[in-house]
Amino acid sequence: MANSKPHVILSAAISIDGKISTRSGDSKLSSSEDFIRLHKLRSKVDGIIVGKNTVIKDNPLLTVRHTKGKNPVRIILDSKGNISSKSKILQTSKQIPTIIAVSKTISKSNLQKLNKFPVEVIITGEKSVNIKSLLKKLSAKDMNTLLVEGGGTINWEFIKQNLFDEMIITLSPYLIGGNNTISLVQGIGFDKISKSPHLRLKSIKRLKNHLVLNYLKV
Ligand SMILES: NC(=O)C1=CN([C@@H]2O[C@H](COP(=O)(O)OP(=O)(O)OC[C@H]3O[C@@H](n4cnc5c(N)ncnc54)[C@H](O)[C@@H]3O)[C@@H](O)[C@H]2O)C=CC1
Ligand SMILES: Nc1nc(O)c(N)c(N[C@@H]2O[C@H](COP(=O)(O)O)[C@@H](O)[C@H]2O)n1
Repeated sequence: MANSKPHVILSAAISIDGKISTRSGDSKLSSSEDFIRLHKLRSKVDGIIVGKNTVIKDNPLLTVRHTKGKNPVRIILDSKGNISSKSKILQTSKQIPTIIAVSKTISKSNLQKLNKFPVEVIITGEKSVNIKSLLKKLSAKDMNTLLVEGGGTINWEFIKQNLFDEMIITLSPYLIGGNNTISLVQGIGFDKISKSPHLRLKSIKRLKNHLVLNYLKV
């Protein structure tokens, strides 16, 4: 029988000051060795989740390319179904299984746009995608391990709702700065440290000047 909630790993590369992108949208913080590590991890999970802004800013493929292995299912959280028909995600949906999770706020025209592609559209949630219910639906499809690859707003939602189990963060040797640049965790944030999830450091791996930190939620 499928678990009611998949094992959820939050994954990102951050600068020393905790940013995941520069003000112009440059987010390539990992080294070539770290991208190989990331792609090995991708090949072992059932699905990769990202938020709409990450698709708009990065135009990612979310595939396994730097190692051999199977592509996980790509799951995009896009409440209003706004991602572009020209995005690599939709353009490659014939070859790579793709789920677009939307909420009831999606317009007819955006639903029609998505339905022109061979993607599965999951409608859940009133305003935003209901992540908890989505995870249950993914679990029912036998998707037991999910990698959340950002961005900061989606990371906050998983943390706030206590829906993650593990974090794998690459600390990259850069300083980005900026009052308005995107951090690993966006949203309103916790008002007290006591409200933060408690994490146990499971391992540290050094890849030259990059450190890969693996935390488990206590
Ligand atoms: N360095 C790294 O490892 C990574 C960097 N990034 C960077 O992060 C940036 C994007 O991050 P953000 O702007 O924070 O956006 P995001 O990628 O977290 O997407 C947020 C959007 O998701 C949609 N959404 C759907 N359901 C939602 C829900 N239940 N709750 C909240 N939002 C929901 C909303 O439209 C919301 O605006 C990009 O610049 C990207 O390059 C993203 C991933 C990894
Ligand atoms: N772990 C990690 N390190 C970085 O340096 C990154 N920029 C990201 N970004 C995530 O990977 C997506 C890009 O994937 P593709 O190379 O297009 O397959 C990007 O959209 C982020 O989710 N992650």
